[in-house]
Amino acid sequence: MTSKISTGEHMIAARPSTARTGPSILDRSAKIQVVIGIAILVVATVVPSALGLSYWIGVINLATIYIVASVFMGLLLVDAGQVSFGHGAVFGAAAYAVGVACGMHGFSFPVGILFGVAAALVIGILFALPALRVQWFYLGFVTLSAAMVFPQMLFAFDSLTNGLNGISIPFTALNTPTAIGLSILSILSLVLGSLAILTSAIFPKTKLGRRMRVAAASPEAAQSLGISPGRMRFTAFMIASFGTGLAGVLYPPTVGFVSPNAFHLDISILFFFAVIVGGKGQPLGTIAGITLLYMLPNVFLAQLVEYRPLVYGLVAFLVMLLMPSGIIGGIVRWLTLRQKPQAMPALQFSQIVDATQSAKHPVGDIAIEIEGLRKVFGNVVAINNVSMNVRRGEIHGLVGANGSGKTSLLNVLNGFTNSDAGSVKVNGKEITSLKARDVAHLGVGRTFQTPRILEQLGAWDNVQIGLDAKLSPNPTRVSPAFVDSLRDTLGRLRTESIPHGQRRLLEVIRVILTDADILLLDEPAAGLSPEERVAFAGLLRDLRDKLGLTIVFVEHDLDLVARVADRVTVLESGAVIASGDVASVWENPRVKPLFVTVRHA
Ligand SMILES: Nc1ncnc2c1ncn2[C@@H]1O[C@H](COP(=O)(O)OP(=O)(O)OP(=O)(O)O)[C@@H](O)[C@H]1O
Repeated sequence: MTSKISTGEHMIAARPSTARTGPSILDRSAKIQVVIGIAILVVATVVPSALGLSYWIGVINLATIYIVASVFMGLLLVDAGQVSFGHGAVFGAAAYAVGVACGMHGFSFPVGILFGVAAALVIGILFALPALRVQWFYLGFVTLSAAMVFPQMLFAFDSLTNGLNGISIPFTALNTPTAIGLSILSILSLVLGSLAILTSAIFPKTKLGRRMRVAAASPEAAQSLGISPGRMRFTAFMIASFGTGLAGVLYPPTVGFVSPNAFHLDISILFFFAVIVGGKGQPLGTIAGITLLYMLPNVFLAQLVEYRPLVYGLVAFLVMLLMPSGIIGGIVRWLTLRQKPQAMPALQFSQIVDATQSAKHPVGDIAIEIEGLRKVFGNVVAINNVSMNVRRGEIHGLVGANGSGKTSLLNVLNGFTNSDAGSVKVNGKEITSLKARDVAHLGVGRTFQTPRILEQLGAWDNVQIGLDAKLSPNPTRVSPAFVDSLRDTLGRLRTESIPHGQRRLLEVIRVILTDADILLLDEPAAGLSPEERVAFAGLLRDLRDKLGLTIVFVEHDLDLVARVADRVTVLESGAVIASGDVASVWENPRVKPLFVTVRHA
């Protein structure tokens, strides 16, 4: 059944609304993986306990807590984009804190848990601080050093840690079999493992998870949505350390002993490669990774003790060679590619703006006031003493030949670039010293020359991050029916399959959803067909007339500019050579020759 929506100008057919139910938080693949993953953990825990196989009970408990640590390693690596080779130190710190508290000072296990998690968080903070400054392999090296130093520290502080002798703690009560042979420890490991698998599936679908992925994939896009990438990284380290700490505190009761040798670099490498080999971002990935990298060499091939590192390396090498997206990632990819790809239907521009909305702002105020702005890159003067203003509720075209400074100007307007001189006021507030995310909070939205539709997020998530960044609790200004229809359509699409032109439009829709009053659009119509351009001009007019938005748009298509702009500013070599209503600027003799160049740019 389809419904008719009146947009004022058109009657268009919309898909049936999914507003009441909405799409499920997990996609089908994630749901299946969670069910299989938890079922594997339950069977692997219950069967050895029921049969009284004490060796296997210990092996499974240990593998389960390694899975938990790897899940949180995955959160750090996949959701937050942080390369940490020191995750074993976080795990070890939690384990050792329990060992010292319970084994040397006689505290109860619940108190030991508190010490363990606190120790993990302290190491997490130590990792998070460099992560605020350095990224990727630089951060990898910092955390790698921490992982190498950690066992040395345990030796160095032997009066506190018992040094080489380690700490023996039997934790008999926790290991005593109860119903169907399950010990409290096995139940704790199983519950923690199941929660970790569930977390790995749900976290990317939460608002925090989406914001973390945006910050990791495109710090500029994140800042333009008011997100602080540094804060996201810090939060990721804290969450990962908390989860890993919970896994680490179960290590001493599982093994009955802690010693520095248990927390060498290889445990960090195990957690890292378990994520890569199993499949980044796949809920079942860490189970597959730990099975291949821990269970196979250490348990199934235990007799070939001297060949274990070789098996370890060989498995990792072969999986990476044959399945670059990891075992589970490879299987999911293979199954997805077998399905018929869904094409993205054309977006109906006339549907986007809620027809019931009316302009909120008086036209005529100044929204953006620029005075004597200058920006220099080395020898290049990108912005040369620019003074101009943008009235509230107007569509302002910014044109000029390639390299004339249009994008540089937008970058200063939304806080990406600090100017060298001059002032910019947005709604009367000086913004030249503000960060991009603070400018975003003032209601300035931004799209990019290369649209930031991120493959790290699902197709719908790429739009939803606009709703996440909403500045006010008011209902969205985009037609709810359109949002529902878009969610329905994008929910079934892979992000890679969205065509280039539609990506730009999705980015525009995303920024409208943030409630921004001022939109800075960088070549939003590039790649659109002539018909789409006409419709897009209608959308810009709707945004102005029905929502009262102020729009500054950079555009090479001068026909589009003429069709839609109230006023236009022309830049040449960073300087304003004409500004005013379209007709007068078009007739300006300094501008006319430039337009021939721009038309052919
Ligand atoms: N980060 C940077 N470092 C060095 N030079 C830069 C930087 N950003 C811009 N420039 C230079 O500043 C000048 C203006 O560039 P800008 O991208 O603002 O021009 P534009 O009008 O947006 O061009 P186009 O239409 O091709 O996008 C160019 O000479 C460019 O090379």
